Amino acid sequence: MSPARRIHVSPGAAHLAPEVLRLLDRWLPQQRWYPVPTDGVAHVPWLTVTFPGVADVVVALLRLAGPGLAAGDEALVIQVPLVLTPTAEPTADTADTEAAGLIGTVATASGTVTVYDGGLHPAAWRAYLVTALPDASERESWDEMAGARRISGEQSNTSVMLPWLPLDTGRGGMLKILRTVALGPHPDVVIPEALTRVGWDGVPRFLGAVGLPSPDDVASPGKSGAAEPLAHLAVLSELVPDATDGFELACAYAGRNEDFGEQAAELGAVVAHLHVALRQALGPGPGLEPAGFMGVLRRRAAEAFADVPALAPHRAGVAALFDAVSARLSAVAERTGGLIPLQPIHGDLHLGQALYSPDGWKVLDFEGEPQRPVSERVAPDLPLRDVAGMLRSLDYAAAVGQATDPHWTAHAQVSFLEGYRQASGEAHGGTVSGAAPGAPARTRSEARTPRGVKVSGSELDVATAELLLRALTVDKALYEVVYEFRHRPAWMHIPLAAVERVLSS
Ligand SMILES: Nc1ncnc2c1ncn2[C@@H]1O[C@H](COP(=O)(O)OP(=O)(O)O)[C@@H](O)[C@H]1O
Ligand SMILES: O=P(O)(O)O[C@H]1O[C@H](CO)[C@@H](O[C@H]2O[C@H](CO)[C@@H](O)[C@H](O)[C@H]2O)[C@H](O)[C@H]1O
Repeated sequence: MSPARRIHVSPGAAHLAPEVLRLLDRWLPQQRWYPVPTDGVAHVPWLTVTFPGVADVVVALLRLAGPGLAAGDEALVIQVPLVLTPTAEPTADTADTEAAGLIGTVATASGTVTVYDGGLHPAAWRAYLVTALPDASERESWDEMAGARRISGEQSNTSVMLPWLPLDTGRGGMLKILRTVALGPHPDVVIPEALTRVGWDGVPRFLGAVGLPSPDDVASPGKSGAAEPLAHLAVLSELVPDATDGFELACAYAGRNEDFGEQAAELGAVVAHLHVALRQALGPGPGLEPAGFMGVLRRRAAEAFADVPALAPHRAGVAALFDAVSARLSAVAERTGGLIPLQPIHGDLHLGQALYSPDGWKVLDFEGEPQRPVSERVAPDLPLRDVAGMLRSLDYAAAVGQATDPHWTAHAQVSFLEGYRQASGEAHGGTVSGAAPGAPARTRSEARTPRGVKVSGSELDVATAELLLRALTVDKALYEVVYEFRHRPAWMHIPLAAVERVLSS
């Protein structure tokens, strides 16, 4: 594969007039992907990116500064691609100015500038594309973006569907512009690239990425490129044709009280294969160290309790559950003398990260839980965390889809677990069995099997695996309560009820 094309990086606000920055100060906090509450946040220009031969596209990388936000290298950085034109006259690309993301028109020292959101603008999409695709030079003549459109909805990033992209498979592409830029290689690039390399087809095929050159390259532009980028800005993958969003599909089934068991079992099998492929592609992780593992669980719970007052009644229940897990992990370590192996996992797995297609389920979006620090998101972990994420998501689908059959969720969850268990068994001889935490007793005993349990290669007894799954389900539900509290308060009752259910089961 030939190297991706170079981009130009300048420090600060090069190419951006102060008036443009002031326009952004007003516009940015209104964007869905803006990552922090808005009060008192300043946007400090860090770097500016331009593309060779492309005059009108400028990418501003802005550090967020303000009360409660980290500073310096730790600061949150957002990516704001802009298309700057000297006139408000629509061009062929921008005839529909709303769809093309018009931000505003400002008078600057060098004349009037019309500013568009590059996340919605074909000129910016083209610039990212020719940078990401290794053989882009032959393709520079692409001067139209027929059928290209941004995916709308509750997205943390900006994804653009490119059905016309001329790939060997004839399938088109999906460009994802990462809105929060993290230092270091980005998991949403590294993981799909590694999975594609080992030939796992449960992920949309990785096609290329746009990386920010390393600090050396920034200091001396023109030097040959470093192996690892300072950060990633965008990723290009193959489009999954005729796909349905997994959450929408499950909600529709739930709304009709229709059996989702078959799809859930298939998804369970895909998640088991994902875990095998991740170990193969990226290698196994270290052993679980009980004190460190429990420390992280307890810290996350403490943060959730501090953020959301409605969680207060569950403080003692969560502490008791975590004490039980801690004691069990120490006993397991003592008994077996071995550590439970960790490995790379998805980290934020839910139905909205899975596409149901004629080729089966495809797993997306490997950037981890966006509310967590990157170091935490990329750390090897228990695959059971992904299992817990999907079980929670099936519960969400029942609530949002308004299933009235009281067994809909438990049946889907048990089918998912059974699919996961069977496929893991095929791959490495047995994995988690048992029931979804919080499921009604009848379903729990039906679902439980007497087999030993394997979590990524190490034999665990059923009781330990069930306890870990309960703890990880509570950990996820606490994260969700905070997420809903911040973004969708009307849905906060869904994870809150789950915390209560799992603690009392
Ligand atoms: N390769 C793809 N093929 C088809 N649709 C995709 C593809 N990648 C993403 N999508 C669609 O775009 C949506 C957003 O993608 P995702 O990676 O989850 O972004 P975000 O991090 O912003 O949530 C997905 O829910 C899915 O509907
Ligand atoms: O998809 P993202 O990476 O942006 O993930 C965040 O947003 C998700 C919602 O869009 C959120 O997921 C929660 O709601 C889903 C239903 O909308 C549900 O299926 C998930 O189980 C639930 O966790 C996710 O937690 C958050 O990180």
